[in-house]
Amino acid sequence: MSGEAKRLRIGYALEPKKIKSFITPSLLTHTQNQGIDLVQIDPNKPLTQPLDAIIHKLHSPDWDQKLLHFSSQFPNTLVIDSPLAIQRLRDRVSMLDVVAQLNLSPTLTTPKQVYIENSESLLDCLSDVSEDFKFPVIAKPLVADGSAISHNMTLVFNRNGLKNLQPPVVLQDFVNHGGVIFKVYVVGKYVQCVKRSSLPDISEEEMGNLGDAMPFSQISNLHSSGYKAGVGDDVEMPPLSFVNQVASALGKALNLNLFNFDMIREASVGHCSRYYVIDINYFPGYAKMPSYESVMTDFFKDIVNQNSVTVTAKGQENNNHEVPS
Ligand SMILES: O=P(O)(O)O[C@@H]1[C@@H](OP(=O)(O)O)[C@H](OP(=O)(O)O)[C@H](O)[C@H](OP(=O)(O)O)[C@H]1OP(=O)(O)O
Ligand SMILES: Nc1ncnc2c1ncn2[C@@H]1O[C@H](COP(=O)(O)OP(=O)(O)O)[C@@H](O)[C@H]1O
Ligand SMILES: [Mg+2]
Ligand SMILES: [Mg+2]
Repeated sequence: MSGEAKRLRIGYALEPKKIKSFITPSLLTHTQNQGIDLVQIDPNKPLTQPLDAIIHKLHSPDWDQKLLHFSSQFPNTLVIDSPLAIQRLRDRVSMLDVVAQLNLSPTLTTPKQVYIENSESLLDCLSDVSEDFKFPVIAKPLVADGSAISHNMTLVFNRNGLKNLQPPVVLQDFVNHGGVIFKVYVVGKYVQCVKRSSLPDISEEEMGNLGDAMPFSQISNLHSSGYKAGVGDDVEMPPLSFVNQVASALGKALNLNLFNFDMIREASVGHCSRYYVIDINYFPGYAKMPSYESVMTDFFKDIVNQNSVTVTAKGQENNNHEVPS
């Protein structure tokens, strides 16, 4: 045998739109130069090829089943990440439940939210709105399954505005946060926080002039850079140590390597900052993250190398080879 290192084969199973945005020529150049071949997986064909690892984001139960079956047949292939762990992020209730387990309250919490399962619970909620709700609230579809409608939000300013909602939805307290969100990208142990434009603050006086409800969608993606020039330039980033602490704790609690989370900082709560996690996304748009090519390439090398010494954990459901420390 020559001393040449074996090339790594990483399979990817992604939607066509995601392949276009993520598997870019620059990512391919980086990976190839580092001895990694990215191999496209056709989710409609049986998985038979030997691979070192698989990365994936496909929203179908069929795919999850196929992957679980494949794992049992090929226990030496790492599956990044476990379908069961990803499942938790497809529901906007279970997605945020995990934040309470981190025990970082009161510095880190989630906005109060109520789940409206069907039109009956919507009616109940309309008749009992006095104490539980402080408007404005944001109505979010329960499911976060990658469909366009899963991003259709409604800002609700009064009781009338609840009437046209289409359950199942969650009603979440709107938190004034200075019009800027912090998006924290996690790739295994790597963490990067960026600022994005968000909804502006809403004052009590303004609320009266805004009508009953206002629909919106993917506000932080409205500008090509994801960040409206000028807005929030003077906004201080959260402390790096805090961002790393939250990212690491979330990665462990969720048992996931590839995700991002949206965090906002409440405007005016005295001297102490209070942060809210409002959204967690599996395998987000990493190509928007500066230097994503080298971050991903390093991640692929790390998982496989680390894996080569933790043979017993290979291919097991719920394993996590790159738990942020
Ligand atoms: O398409 P992109 O690059 O905007 O990425 C989307 C993410 O944007 P972000 O990286 O957070 O700015 C986006 O994040 P948000 O939910 O908008 O915060 C989602 O992760 C979206 O996936 P899905 O539609 O929920 O399955 C992501 O969409 P997919 O690329 O997975 O289709
Ligand atoms: N509780 C909240 N308070 C204030 N703004 C919010 C809140 N929840 C969401 N937003 C705003 O709405 C946007 C979309 O909500 P999010 O839960 O992130 O849905 P999506 O999955 O479509 O990104 C956020 O990026 C943020 O600008
Ligand atoms: Mg979001
Ligand atoms: Mg989301």
